Formats: sequence, structure tokens, C-alpha cells
Amino acid sequence: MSKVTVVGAGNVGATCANVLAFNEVADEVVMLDVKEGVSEGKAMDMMQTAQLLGFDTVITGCTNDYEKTANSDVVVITSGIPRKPGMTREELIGVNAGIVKSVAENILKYSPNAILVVISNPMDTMTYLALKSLGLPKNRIIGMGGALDSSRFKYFLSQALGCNANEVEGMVIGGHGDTTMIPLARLATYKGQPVSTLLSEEKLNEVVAATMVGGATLTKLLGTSAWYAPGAAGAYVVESILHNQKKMIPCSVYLEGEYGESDICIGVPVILGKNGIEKIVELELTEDEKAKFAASAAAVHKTNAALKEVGAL
Ligand SMILES: NC(=O)c1ccc[n+]([C@@H]2O[C@H](COP(=O)([O-])OP(=O)(O)OC[C@H]3O[C@@H](n4cnc5c(N)ncnc54)[C@H](O)[C@@H]3O)[C@@H](O)[C@H]2O)c1
Ligand SMILES: O=C(O)C[C@H](O)C(=O)O
Repeated sequence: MSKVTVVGAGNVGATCANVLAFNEVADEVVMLDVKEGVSEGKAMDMMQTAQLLGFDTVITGCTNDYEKTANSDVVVITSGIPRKPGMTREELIGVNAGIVKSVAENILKYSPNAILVVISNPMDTMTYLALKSLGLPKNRIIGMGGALDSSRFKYFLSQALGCNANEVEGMVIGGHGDTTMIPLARLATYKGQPVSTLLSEEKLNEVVAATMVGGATLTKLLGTSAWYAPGAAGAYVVESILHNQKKMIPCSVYLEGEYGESDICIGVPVILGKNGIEKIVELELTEDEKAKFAASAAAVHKTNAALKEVGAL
């Protein structure tokens, strides 16, 4: 029996739980939230779609009752506040650091062997906080950002190419921030053809820019941040772990020298399987990409330093 807990049953958490159930990724999905009755209500609503959609996953909800999350294989942390239009993700650190830290500690009491997938923003820093405060092996703490950013990159590429997004390959590495993301345009392909041979440099630059501010664009349109693609990206990461798919997905992981960086969680391609991070993949970057990665890491280090200021580390 496989069990996944999703902490935070708001927009992203509930969407993630819904996708996990619809795709029967786990036998059991538990949602936990501090808001009285919300997880229970959303779980019941989702279970009333089971016969319509034909899934067998059992979804339950609870109000801050960590006992119900016991022995989860994977726990997805989405608890915390989302940004409003005009804000950066980094501005959320003051509120979200306390929430993520206490949630992670509670989770570990009941699921000591769980693999944690951190979604709350600023995601790279929240992943680093979870890793530092729990002291778990680094293969068990994974930040979800690159899966979403890469999906957005493929979407914008498919729009520019006028093709099916499922036939486009591409990855985004670096921090999950408006200015720290690095869409790897050089390595993106459409049916094996480098997109740089199919799109003008100007168009490709537009795609890269749209990808980097993809979250901000949606936040402006919606008045709060996005949830359908973020929830689905969380479920995609969980599936590769739980089903031992060994997919290569850019995730925020702890680096110890890889890509020339250490003491940081930041987005790089990893192989995800039953042990969480099975391997960090080191791509051969160009000098320009290396410089962008170093600048991205410097910005993430700066946000991490604020964890001390807010008393989280
Ligand atoms: N990493 C990514 O790619 C990515 C993508 C989208 C959103 N996010 C982030 O995910 C977080 C959630 O976004 P959302 O749109 O779902 O927000 P939301 O407000 O819809 O939901 C957040 C939920 O967390 C709950 N919560 C707060 N404190 C809690 C606690 N201590 N324990 C349990 N639950 C608690 C709230 O009650 C709320 O229901 C935000 O920080 C957002 O910035 C990250
Ligand atoms: O943009 C945000 O603040 C939420 C999330 O990180 C996203 O990229 O959708």
C-alpha cells in the first residue's frame, strides 16, 4: 500500500491531491490543512468524482491531525501563503519559513522514512530550510520548481513553433525565481531538432523571457499564484519517486560541489526514483550558462541568508 500526504489543501495542494488520485499514483492520499474542515470537505468532494472518473485511490482529509499522515511514503508540502500581483516569491519568506519548518518537523514524527517534496515559496530556500532543520539525508528532500518551469518552457516553445507541447523537450535549471531561472534554450528540441534551428534568436529570447516570468504573469491574471500546472508538476515528481520511474527532472536539490556550488538547494537535473534523488546529472554547460548558474546561485544564497534574520535557522 502506498501513501502520500499533501500538507496544505489550498489551490496547489488540492490540485496535486486530485491529480495523484485521478492518475492512481498512490493507493491512499491524505490532505492536511490548518483550516477546520477544508481538507475533509475537499477530500469528500474528490471522492464523489471517483466513480465518474473511475479511480480507486482513497482520499481523506484532516485538520492538523498528523497521526492521520503516519507512515506516508512521500509528503508534499504546499502549506504557506502565495504571492499577490507585484510581489516576488522571496517576499514570502517571513511567513512561510515558520510554517514549512513546523510542518516538516511534525511530518517527520509520524513518517520518519518519508521523502519530502517541498513546493511552498520561496521554494529553493524552503527546501534548504527543511534539509537543514531536519538533518535528513539529501536524497530525501526535493524542491519542486524545475518540473513546472520546464513544462511552461515547453508550452511557450510549442506556442512559438505551432506544435504539440508533448513533442518538445526542454529543461529549466537554476533558482525558481523571476530572475534566477535558466531555460536551457541551447538544449531544447522539437522531435530531435534543436529549436535554435527552427526559431529566430529573437523569438527564442522571447520564449525564454516568458518562461522566466511565467509565474508572475499568471499571478497578475489570477490575483493569486497559479495552481493547475504547479499541482500537476508536484504529482509528476511524486509519481517518478513512488513508481520508481527514474525520470530525469530538474529539481531543487542540495549540492556539494556539483555545478561548482555547495551548501545550497537549487534546480539541476536529477534522476528521481524510489530513493528520492537517485543521481544528480551534471550537464556540460557553456561559459555563458555557467555564469548564469553562478549568478542564480548567488541570489539563492542571499535569500537563504535571510533565514537567519527571520529566526528560522
Ligand atoms: N514551487 C512551485 O513551483 C510553486 C508553484 C505554485 C505555488 N507555490 C507556492 O505554494 C504555496 C501554496 O500556494 P497555494 O496557491 O496553494 O496557496 P493557498 O493559500 O491556496 O493554500 C495554502 C494552504 O496552506 C494552508 N496552511 C497554512 N499554514 C498551514 C500549516 N501550518 N499547516 C497546514 N496547512 C497550512 C492554508 O490554510 C491554505 O489552505 C505558496 O507558498 C506558493 O507560493 C509554489
Ligand atoms: O509564481 C508564484 O509565485 C507561484 C509559483 O512559484 C509559480 O511559478 O507558479
